[in-house]
Amino acid sequence: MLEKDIEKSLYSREEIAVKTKELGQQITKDYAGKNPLVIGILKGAIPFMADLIREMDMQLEMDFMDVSSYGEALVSSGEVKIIKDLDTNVAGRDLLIVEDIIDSGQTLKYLVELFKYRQAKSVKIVTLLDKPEGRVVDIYPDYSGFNVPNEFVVGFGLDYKENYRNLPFVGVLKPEIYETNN
Ligand SMILES: O=P(O)(O)OC[C@H]1O[C@H](OP(=O)(O)OP(=O)(O)O)[C@H](O)[C@@H]1O
Ligand SMILES: Nc1nc2[nH]cnc2c(=O)[nH]1
Repeated sequence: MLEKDIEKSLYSREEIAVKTKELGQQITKDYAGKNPLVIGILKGAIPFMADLIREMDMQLEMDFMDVSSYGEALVSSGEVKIIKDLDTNVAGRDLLIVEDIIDSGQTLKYLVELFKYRQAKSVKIVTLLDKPEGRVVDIYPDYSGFNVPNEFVVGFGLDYKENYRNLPFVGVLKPEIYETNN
């Protein structure tokens, strides 16, 4: 039903699962002996984070933050707003921020600076997707699944007007979906 709106699939459910396992294994090695606070950035990170933490064989804690700079738009407003803050004090903690996508980089730049200001011991980023051509600020993920082309993608957590987050793969919508919605 959702698939009929998709022009092309970029990364299949199977490819995402293989990549997530690899990322989890690497993170498990890198965080040996640590007890990281894994921070999911709502809402897009949820499907990826749910899979990733089950590939991380270690003690860890989870928390969530909701920030927004897109609203219903296809491009970032550049202004990052905190909708829901963390419940956890990050001072002295090793943080691993989980994202579905880094595009302009403004969301993560803001969060990394905020967590450093709050005296986190270390701050690393894992993202399912990286869109390097979208970047307007200097920020790089420590762990990344796939480099996406400079197109608006949906699925596996990523939405268009809050829909398509539950699509089990990442793809590009048919142009008429935007045309009929704008
Ligand atoms: O690198 P940037 O240009 O800042 O874009 C990346 C951010 O945009 C999306 O979130 P959005 O604000 O759309 O919220 P959502 O996760 O609830 O969809 C995505 O989940 C990232 O958090
Ligand atoms: N759904 C979606 N959200 C984004 N936020 C930043 N880039 C994107 C994108 O390509 N798709």
